[in-house]
Amino acid sequence: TGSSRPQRMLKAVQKNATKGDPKSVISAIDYYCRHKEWAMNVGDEKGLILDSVLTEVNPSTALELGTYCGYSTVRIARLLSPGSKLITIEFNPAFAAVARQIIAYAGLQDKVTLVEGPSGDLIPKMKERFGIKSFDFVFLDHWKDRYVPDTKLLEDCGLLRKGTVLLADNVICPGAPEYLKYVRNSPRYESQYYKSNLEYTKVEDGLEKSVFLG
Ligand SMILES: Nc1ncnc2c1ncn2CCOCCNC(=O)c1cc(-c2ccc(F)cc2)cc(O)c1O
Ligand SMILES: [Mg+2]
Repeated sequence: TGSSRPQRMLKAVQKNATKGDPKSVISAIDYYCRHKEWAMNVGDEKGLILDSVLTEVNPSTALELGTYCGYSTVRIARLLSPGSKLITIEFNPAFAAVARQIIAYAGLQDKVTLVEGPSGDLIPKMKERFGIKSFDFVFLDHWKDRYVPDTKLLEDCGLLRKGTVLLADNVICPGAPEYLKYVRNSPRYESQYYKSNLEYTKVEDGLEKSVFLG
């Protein structure tokens, strides 16, 4: 059988990026997805918003739901201070296999723990397995109908603290309407919408930043 889109993306990174240089890995993926074949990375435009929120939060512990090929994992991990950790959860083993190689190519494997499995099963195990007290930052980019149940699960497992920042991708396209209702109507969150575009297109999309108030 032929290669998959993630495998072709990995080939493009190995061909066009410099080992150990996260910026070149990000550029190689963006070039490939803009000019060769589209893929569901957060992308360069929404990526700049992700970068600015991350720089503002400067998290010691960060969680990503939905690794895919590791593009946003690399974007996040490259900005983490020494000693900070990023845990990323991916459901699809084929995606996870490519992501591990892209994260390693960027030289960021020591900052990232990639865990395979459904977020709903793994979130309750975060404390015992990884010694996490709470997360400073959460990037939601997995199944859009999992955003609400997993946010509630993070609350119930005591994994959010006063000031934890949640940043959700795709709140317009494909859309996460229940999530927007949840965080915008809850007294426990202070939310802000960052208007942007769906990766590599002119279609509207955006990121929702929500601060947990405790
Ligand atoms: N740990 C976990 N637990 C449960 N489930 C999990 C999981 N880890 C992964 N999954 C499975 C879902 O992973 C991929 C989720 N992402 C998207 O679906 C996505 C889709 C588009 C898109 C597609 C087509 C269009 F036309 C327009 C837009 C754009 C995006 O930016 C997207 O992020
Ligand atoms: Mg996305």
